[in-house]
Amino acid sequence: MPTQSEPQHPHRHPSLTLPLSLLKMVDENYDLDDDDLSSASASSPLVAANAPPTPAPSVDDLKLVDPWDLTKYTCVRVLEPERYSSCVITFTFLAEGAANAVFQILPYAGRIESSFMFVEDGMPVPYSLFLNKVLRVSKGVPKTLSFRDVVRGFTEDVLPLFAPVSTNGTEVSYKEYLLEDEGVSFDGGLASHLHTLMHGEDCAPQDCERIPAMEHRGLLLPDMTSAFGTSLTIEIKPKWLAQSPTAPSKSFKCRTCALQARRASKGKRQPLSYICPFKLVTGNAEAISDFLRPRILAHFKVNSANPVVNIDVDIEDILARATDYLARGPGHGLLKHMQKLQDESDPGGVCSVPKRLRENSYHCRGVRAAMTLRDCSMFIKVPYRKADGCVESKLADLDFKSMEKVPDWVSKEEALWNGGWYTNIDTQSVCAVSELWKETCPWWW
Ligand SMILES: O=P(O)(O)O[C@@H]1[C@@H](OP(=O)(O)O)[C@H](OP(=O)(O)O)[C@H](O)[C@H](OP(=O)(O)O)[C@H]1OP(=O)(O)O
Ligand SMILES: Nc1ncnc2c1ncn2[C@@H]1O[C@H](COP(=O)(O)OP(=O)(O)OP(=O)(O)O)[C@@H](O)[C@H]1O
Repeated sequence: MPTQSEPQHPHRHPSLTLPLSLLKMVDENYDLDDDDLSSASASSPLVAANAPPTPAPSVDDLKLVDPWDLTKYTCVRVLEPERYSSCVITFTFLAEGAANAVFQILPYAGRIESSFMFVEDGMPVPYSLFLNKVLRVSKGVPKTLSFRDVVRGFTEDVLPLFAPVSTNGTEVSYKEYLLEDEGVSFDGGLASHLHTLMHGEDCAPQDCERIPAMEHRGLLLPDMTSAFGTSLTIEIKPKWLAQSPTAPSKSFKCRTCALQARRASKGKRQPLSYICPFKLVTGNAEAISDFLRPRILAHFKVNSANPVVNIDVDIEDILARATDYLARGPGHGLLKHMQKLQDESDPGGVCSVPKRLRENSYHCRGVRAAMTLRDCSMFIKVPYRKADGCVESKLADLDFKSMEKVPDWVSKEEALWNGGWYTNIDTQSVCAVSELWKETCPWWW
């Protein structure tokens, strides 16, 4: 068990701290290796009944276990799927980001080589518990966070930001907007299976060798994808909800719009539709609706060949409910909270961290927290029909930004300054800051 001074995992099982030396033979139906064994307990039915008694773990044994590497489940290959028919699952590749790959979990589909199951304390777990979840695994790309760093950063640095706060005697909590996660460990067999699902069977060996191996741990997260016929999910990145503290005082653009303008000038791909983050956080319903509309139409594949009249749901009603959620409803409250957190965590801005302190993780914690919140995603789930429930949202990709990113952030800010991206007059700008200037000093434009 973790000692009092060790970090606590509310969702990680204490029995997982048992050292490997306690674990014995396992049922021959499971392809378990040392990694898998790390989450089977001595009382498990996977352990042979006639196994010799094992000594209790010593304090030294327990110290060897890194508590941040512990997982609730192990995922193992199943060689006799029919024997565990209520537990067997299979994976399918869903999406990837720069650092992680995401897989959906489906019931077993009849291919032995892709049949797996989750085991907790040595007991197979029914697949019904996992069908609405995804597995997110680090792709092992250099300079990205490992499983343990993600878990540690989330628990120590991100969770406290969403702890209940008391405002005028009322306690408000934003924890409900976070995705609950559970750790899973697995062996190289599943890691390479996931690799193949992502890159395809035909990945040429020399190319495959260049692609780093997936980590042997991952996080189970609620599946936020659209449920066709019932609800749609819109994924957005709220970005910088307050001005960069080191932006020039006479800026005509917010940080996100300044960076977008710089990117556009280099011919980089522009998003499907764009909203200035300040319009998002101030609840500008017209701008929010314009931003959401193409995303909702894309979900229903509305285009000239498939006009809205052919769709059996009220798209305008969906749009109105999603807009209201973000402009005035609970989504607006969440965005305001994130704006406050960004402001409070990083009052001086990335360039204000003296060079000699940039190596010191303690000094950079606030900036890193703010940068994490400035780059997270928000999943907004909108039921097709109002009667089917309320609009809900969750924040995702709250991986605590690493120290190594500090120099990148400084050089991005310097490039915006030096290139005049904050201060150039841009008559086409849709940034809320530019629009305010146009309104108050029209003669400048
Ligand atoms: O530079 P920004 O503000 O555009 O944010 C980067 C993101 O760009 P985008 O959200 O598309 O505008 C960028 O997203 P994409 O890879 O472009 O989807 C990354 O999230 C990047 O973070 P990291 O370097 O992977 O840790 C993000 O970089 P940092 O948050 O580390 O600065
Ligand atoms: N819980 C989830 N449910 C459904 N889809 C998800 C979930 N988590 C992530 N995804 C999808 O997978 C994509 C990549 O995931 P994620 O953002 O976690 O990867 P990343 O490598 O951390 O991203 P980045 O490039 O920002 O670093 C997301 O953009 C999203 O479309």
